[in-house]
Amino acid sequence: MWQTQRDGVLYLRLPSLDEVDPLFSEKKRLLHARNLHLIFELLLPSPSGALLEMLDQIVYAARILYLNEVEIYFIEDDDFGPFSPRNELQSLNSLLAMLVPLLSNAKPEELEALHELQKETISMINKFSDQNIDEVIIEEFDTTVEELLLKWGESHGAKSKVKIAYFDGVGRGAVAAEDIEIGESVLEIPETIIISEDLIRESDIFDVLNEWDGMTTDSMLLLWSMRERYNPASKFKNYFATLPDTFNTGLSFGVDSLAVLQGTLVLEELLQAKEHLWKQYESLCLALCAWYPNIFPPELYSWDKYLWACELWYSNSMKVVCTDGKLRTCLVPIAGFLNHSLCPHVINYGRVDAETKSLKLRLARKCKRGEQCYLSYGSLPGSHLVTFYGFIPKGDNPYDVIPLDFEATESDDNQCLVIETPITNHMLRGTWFSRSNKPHTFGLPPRLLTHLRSILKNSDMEHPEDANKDNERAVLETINSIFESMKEGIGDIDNSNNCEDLSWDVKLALRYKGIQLKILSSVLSSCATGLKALGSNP
Ligand SMILES: C[S@@+](CC[C@H](N)C(=O)[O-])C[C@H]1O[C@@H](n2cnc3c(N)ncnc32)[C@H](O)[C@@H]1O
Repeated sequence: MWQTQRDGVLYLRLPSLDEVDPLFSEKKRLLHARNLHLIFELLLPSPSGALLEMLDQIVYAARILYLNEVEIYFIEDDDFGPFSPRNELQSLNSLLAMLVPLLSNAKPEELEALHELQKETISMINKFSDQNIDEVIIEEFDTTVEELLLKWGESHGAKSKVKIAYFDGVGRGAVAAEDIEIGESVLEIPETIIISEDLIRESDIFDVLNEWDGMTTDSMLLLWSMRERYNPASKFKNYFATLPDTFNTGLSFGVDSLAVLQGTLVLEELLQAKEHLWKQYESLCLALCAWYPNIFPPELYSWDKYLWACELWYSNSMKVVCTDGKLRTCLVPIAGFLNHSLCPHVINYGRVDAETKSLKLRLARKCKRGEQCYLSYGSLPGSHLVTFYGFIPKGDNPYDVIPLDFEATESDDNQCLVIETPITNHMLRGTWFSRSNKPHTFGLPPRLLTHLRSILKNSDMEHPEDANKDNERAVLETINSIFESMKEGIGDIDNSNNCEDLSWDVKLALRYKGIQLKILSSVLSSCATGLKALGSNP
């Protein structure tokens, strides 16, 4: 909050670090190590240079405040950001959000500085957006059912600034029908047309489901939507009419695509998810159809239809805090047309506005007329997006990490110079993300290096210089050997087939595999550079 405590001085206070945030102590340490504070002062009037210097410090601190688990793991001592599009947009928008109420209560001598800060922050967001304008190809596509849904939404009070179009390789998406500025809502969806567990309570299947041993809300939602999809009298028939017959997520991968994924992380995730769903299908659908065939007609509860419902909820649902304060998994008609991007327009959308009782999707960066408007589905790795959504986003995904779990050792306790909580879950990602100029990191995460240095320590007291070098070499050789065997396990990409002839799932599997190989190769080449600098070959 801004406040003028002394005449002629403007104070800014960023939100305090949240003690319940699991990253609280790491963020506190990072702020301290970078000599960053959450309270800022500016003498009024001040030259523009001083104001911009202060703004830089505020942005550096905000970036730390809004880091997530993956971003914080990869942070390098000499890097002040931006750390990711998500982090940047959230940090800059949080500054804007703080300025808005202060501008309306500002004293005359504060106005100029506040306006300049607002203008500069918007300009930083715009510059950032301009680097992320998506070139799109819109194909000819009949949008009759989508338009019917928009009209139905409007008749229930929904407000929309988008049209639905078809994009090459992405499917349908929402295109801005007018220029939409930062902070404006692109969509406002009334709570009354959001699909959530409340609807099931009103439905005729509720009593049976409620009595069923081990029934969960998620399962109720699946079973309800399988029936509602074919209910001609459904309030949501316009919504169901817009849904595809098949979703094409990783859960529908055939044997050829699974073969392509041999040795990759996603294969395990996919097989586990599929097995879990099959068990659920047996214990839910088959059993309910046998006990209550009139309420759960077997033809509506086949395995294919169950998988369709799972894919619908995995790929289209949103977590929303409703006006009663409860967090629910929901299907949000119309908002379900928004695709995901690593640099989205809408980042925070999870709370129904108490006053208007509608879910407002506000822009964190502007969207020009004719541009596709994107949402963030979350900071998700490619394996999750392939399995549950069936796509890989354009661009380098900073959350595409390869986890490396080490057993905790006693020496982990000695790591508190670097981090306060010992970490045993390490990870690696493409080393091209690194901007560190520090020697001896070679784009590899400092936390992983510190951990390995500590467990591979060799204390040669007579020749400490050699011990350090040996330690460094052992670290790089260890990473190198782990990644060599991962790369061998995945194998090469067979380029003998014409890509155009391949099925959607094989194409997607090949893209995923290509990205994994690129990440593994970047790590191996960092190790090779490091070992060469130490005078040895991998
Ligand atoms: C909530 S829906 C978005 C609308 C969807 N495109 C449609 O036609 O109904 C989520 C699905 O859209 C697709 N999708 C979303 N973002 C995408 C992206 N960046 N690239 C490719 N496909 C994407 C995936 O098929 C995903 O499962």
